[in-house]
Amino acid sequence: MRLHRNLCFTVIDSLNAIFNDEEYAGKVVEKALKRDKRWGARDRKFVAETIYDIVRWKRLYNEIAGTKDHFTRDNLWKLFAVWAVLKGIELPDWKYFEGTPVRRIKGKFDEAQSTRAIKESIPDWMDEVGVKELGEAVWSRELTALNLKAEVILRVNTLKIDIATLQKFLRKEEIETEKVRDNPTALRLTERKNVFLTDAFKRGYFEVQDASSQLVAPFLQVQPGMRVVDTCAGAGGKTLHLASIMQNKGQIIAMDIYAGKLAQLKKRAKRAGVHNVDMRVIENTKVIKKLKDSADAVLIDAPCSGIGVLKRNPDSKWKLQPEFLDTIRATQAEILSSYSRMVKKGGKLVYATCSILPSENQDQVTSFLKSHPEFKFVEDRKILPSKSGFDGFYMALLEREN
Ligand SMILES: C[S@@+](CC[C@H](N)C(=O)[O-])C[C@H]1O[C@@H](n2cnc3c(N)ncnc32)[C@H](O)[C@@H]1O
Repeated sequence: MRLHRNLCFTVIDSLNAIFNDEEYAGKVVEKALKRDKRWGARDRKFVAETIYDIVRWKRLYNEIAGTKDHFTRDNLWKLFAVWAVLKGIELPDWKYFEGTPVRRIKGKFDEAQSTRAIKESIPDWMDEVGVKELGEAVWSRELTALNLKAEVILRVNTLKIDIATLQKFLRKEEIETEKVRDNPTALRLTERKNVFLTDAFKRGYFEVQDASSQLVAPFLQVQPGMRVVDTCAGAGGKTLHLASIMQNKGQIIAMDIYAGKLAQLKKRAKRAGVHNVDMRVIENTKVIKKLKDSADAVLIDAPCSGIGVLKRNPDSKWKLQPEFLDTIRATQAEILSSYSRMVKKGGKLVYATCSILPSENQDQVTSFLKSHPEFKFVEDRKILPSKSGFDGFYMALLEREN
């Protein structure tokens, strides 16, 4: 592979924005890809993948390059050089690469393999939490899986099209997909492409949603005609899925504490042809009290550490702080206790997170059940990235008995 100057400069500028200006990698990549209209698919792929690779392997490359967490532009070029050498890419004779110690880089990479937190490129505190909660063997396996590149998965919008017809439609737009085992709504892209530019997307035929995330809405066992509350709806990935399972019949009340996220949901719902969703911003507890004992089904897709989706958001390894874990666990417990009041007798409740830590998952459910005897545990699913090949998720189904 030959390195092109303008592409490499874009990578360095983007890393500067992520590491020094605390910008979100996803947003930075989106901006970077708009930088030059003449770039072809290969150039865009290089820019996006290289940025994500260096973000993912920041700690490992930082140790190898000896840059000591100082991300000056010179040091960013050093990280880039480590990336290129480890990929077996020949460095051009640009001033930034002068004196790059190619053999030492390879030697240091071998040395790094003996310390898990460096080898898998995560902060020490996160490694300690993972070992404490999951044990060495499981945590090591999951970390390796979480460092793989995330695939692009689509969810067919069955309100508008069936999966086989969507595949044919996308093929005409030069997007090849394949079905995902045990997941009737999911399609995997065989090659990464910008699916948001397709006609199929504009027509609302699909949403981009990981295969594990697609298991949550069906887990709530909703039926057309029900009253369903999606309490932490965000931009509505799962709300839209619930609507399509309910065939647009009944009522979904989508809530979140951020009006901006619900505004995105509104746009997405329009494109998806979803018209049974009411949106409510949670400004105080009144919204919840009004719906007491009234819902056939409640989904709590709780805010969490996101440790199950590091593959998709590698920069959150560096943004997450140990104190946040304590705060978020308290929020989860509070949300469970407060929002469960909306479930009516005989109604269902799903508590879900995109974390693989028991303290955010089964431990929360166990402690909730202790103080809420009116609910019974039905079943739960712990989806581990190493086993599923997709994001890490947890979901528990509870039922209100009296
Ligand atoms: C995991 S995300 C939801 C993702 C969304 N359900 C989807 O499928 O696209 C968690 C959401 O909870 C929201 N949130 C955080 N604290 C909350 C609270 N106390 N009550 C309700 N929502 C909250 C966040 O704004 C965020 O949108």
